[in-house]
Amino acid sequence: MAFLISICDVNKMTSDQFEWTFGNVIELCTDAATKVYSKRPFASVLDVCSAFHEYLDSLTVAEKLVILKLHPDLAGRMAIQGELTRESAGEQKSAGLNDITQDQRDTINSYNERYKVKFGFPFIICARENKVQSIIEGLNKRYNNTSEQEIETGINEVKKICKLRILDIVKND
Ligand SMILES: NC(=O)N[C@H]1NC(=O)NC1=O
Repeated sequence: MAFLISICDVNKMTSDQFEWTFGNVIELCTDAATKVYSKRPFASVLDVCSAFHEYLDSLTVAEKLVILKLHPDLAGRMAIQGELTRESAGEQKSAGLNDITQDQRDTINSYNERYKVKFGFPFIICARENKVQSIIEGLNKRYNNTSEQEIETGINEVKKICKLRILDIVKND
């Protein structure tokens, strides 16, 4: 995003403006923005990030599973059909997932399926902090974890994605 807003502007927003602006910093989870709005005023952009992270930490395991399931697969059907959110599309592109070989796509898709069969939610990784190879390695390695470990790791990745999305909206000064 070219134009970043100031923390003062954030603190002056109505709840509708806040939900519209921050409604997808956690993928498809406007409830987060609704809850975080009540934490105003924020001292800085990092304070906004902390409020969203605290929202995630406050959730029950069942609620965390709902959040994880709202995420699209990396390099999956939705990506091919152009059905991703603007944010997710940009992140997948930045990891190089728009420019993979058919072999790489087949590998990612089969690892994604295997992961979903084991855990019941999609494999989540902060695409902007990774490239195709590290995503494939992560898919392979994290498959061996327990469900508890993967719920925690998945939510930690959602926190990284969330922070980068907020930094695309609010000036860091
Ligand atoms: N599955 C998955 O990790 N999806 C997410 N990762 C990311 O950086 N953006 C997403 O939508």
